[in-house]
Amino acid sequence: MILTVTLNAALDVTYQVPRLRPGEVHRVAGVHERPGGKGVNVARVLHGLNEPVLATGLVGGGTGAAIRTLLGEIRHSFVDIAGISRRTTVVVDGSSTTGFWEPGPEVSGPEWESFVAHYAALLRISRVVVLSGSLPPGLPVDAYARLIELARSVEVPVVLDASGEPLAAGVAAGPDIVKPNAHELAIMSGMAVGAFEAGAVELVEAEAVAAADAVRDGGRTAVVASLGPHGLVASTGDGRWHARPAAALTGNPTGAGDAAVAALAFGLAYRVPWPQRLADAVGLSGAAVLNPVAGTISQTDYARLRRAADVREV
Ligand SMILES: O=P(O)(O)OC[C@@]1(O)O[C@H](CO)[C@@H](O)[C@@H]1O
Repeated sequence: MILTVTLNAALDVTYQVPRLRPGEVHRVAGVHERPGGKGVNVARVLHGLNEPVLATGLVGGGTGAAIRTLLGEIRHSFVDIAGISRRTTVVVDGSSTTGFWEPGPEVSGPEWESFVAHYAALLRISRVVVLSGSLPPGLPVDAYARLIELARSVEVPVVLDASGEPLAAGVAAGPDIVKPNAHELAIMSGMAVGAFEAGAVELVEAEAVAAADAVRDGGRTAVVASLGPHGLVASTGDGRWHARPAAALTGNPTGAGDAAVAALAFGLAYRVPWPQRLADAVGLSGAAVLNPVAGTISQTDYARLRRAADVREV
């Protein structure tokens, strides 16, 4: 099975309002609650594809209990902490998506050690591990690096999707795939933030591929960067690709990166060739954008967008 790790699990709340106006009172037209945090979203997408998956991480308090309950049929095995799991709130108004991310609960040293022991046991029954999302307060910056080293010591391949210092420390530990977004790719490669977000597609592609190459630096870690409407660029030991959706999509992009990570983890587990793996990622992330609730996809949208994806070796 594929193991997903969410150290800062969240209760994701999506508010739908006709129009978001800062400074005004809003009557909320619709409220959706889902268990979230990036790894949980990855688990939900894989479960929807009938892929055996187990979600683990840290949860606590009433929100932690709600996360467990709302996971429903998705297999999970979280470690309890004394702190209260966070909520993230997304306000969707038809033309924009605005997010409010709580920092998450403080995690103590003994709680972290008990998670590491739990994770080491779960690795024995995992074929791939996905490490995703922010670290809650109290965890060391090298938390992902330690989990990657443990996975590598028992030859379980790793996909890492994080940001900031935990990402940099994690990449140094040599995961099999890292999935930065455009912002993180710019920071890691030393390029200007925003470099891959506007301009002619050829220019975006050339700069993003150069940045992904710089992050890979000839090493073992394949770099697959998500560039929003420009799709994904991949720099791998087997070649480089740019995978794009056939047309720009509008909707809720929250969770689209997680859907792409689900495709990358699946591809790693079954050694799916890169062009097919990237077409899967474009299809799943596009399907996530089209769904108003973060981390949920329609199989019909996925199949259609996957077929239409444009994957080119560069
Ligand atoms: O704070 P993080 O862990 O980086 O991001 C958390 C989060 O906003 O990302 C997901 C969408 O990708 C949401 O389900 C989730 O709550």
